[in-house]
Amino acid sequence: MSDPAVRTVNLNVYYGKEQVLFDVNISVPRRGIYAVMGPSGCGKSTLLRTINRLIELRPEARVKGRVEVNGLDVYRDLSPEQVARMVGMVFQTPNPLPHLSIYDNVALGPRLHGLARGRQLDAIVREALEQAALWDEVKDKLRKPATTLSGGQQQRLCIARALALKPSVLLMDEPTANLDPVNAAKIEDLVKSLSREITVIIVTHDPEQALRLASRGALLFKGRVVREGVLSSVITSSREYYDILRRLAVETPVARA
Ligand SMILES: Nc1ncnc2c1ncn2[C@@H]1O[C@H](COP(=O)(O)OP(=O)(O)OP(=O)(O)O)[C@@H](O)[C@H]1O
Repeated sequence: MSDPAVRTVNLNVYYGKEQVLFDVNISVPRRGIYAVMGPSGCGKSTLLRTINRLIELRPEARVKGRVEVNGLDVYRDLSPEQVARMVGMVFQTPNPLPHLSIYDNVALGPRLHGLARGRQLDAIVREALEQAALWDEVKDKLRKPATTLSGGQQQRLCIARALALKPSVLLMDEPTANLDPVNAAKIEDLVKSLSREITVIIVTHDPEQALRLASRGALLFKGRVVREGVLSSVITSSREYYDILRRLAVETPVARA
């Protein structure tokens, strides 16, 4: 693939002596939604955290191989701050900073990076909340604590917080796992509309969600990519997904470093 948004080359990740990713090679095109699938513990979150260097917060973690974002090696060509600006992240559990207001949660990134103040910052906050489909619900209570929002609204606030830095890539680690179906559907619609402008990599346990959203993806099993590429070459139905996992569970011995 020419000019991917994200590419990993022979990526190996270890926690202490335990290897959890083995020669992972994925290519994620610009814009669109890329699904990272696989059973619990196969390394999906580790892969996301390796892309944005969050893995470095774990002193026992070691990364070998290459991760590129927009053609730049994130470990050699970029500082952690530059990576944080280019690659946003949203987690499974909505995690707004509870002591900060709705406004201050979204303004946090631009302030930390010294990007804007005053009216300029107001405009960035508004745009991010609009992009996250939350502006109309919060415009009259921007100074209220983020914790006054519902779970679904808090997750959209976290998306707005990530968008405020205008990332070109958004990593989403099971962003709907803790939401009811109505709020989950809102997040899915939002992800679809965001993916017209930015690249979204979404980790999901749910093959139906991958089939609804993604055009490409990877299936991981015990730290290895077993299928990768256009979604129809990875899975075509949830039944096929579970069949593949069942077969792999029988065939694959426990991977050892
Ligand atoms: N800090 C750590 N130290 C040692 N092992 C770890 C650490 N964090 C994760 N692991 C192990 O690494 C493997 C991959 O974990 P990871 O969280 O990336 O998987 P996952 O596919 O995202 O799982 P889930 O779907 O349950 O969130 C698992 O075996 C996990 O137990």
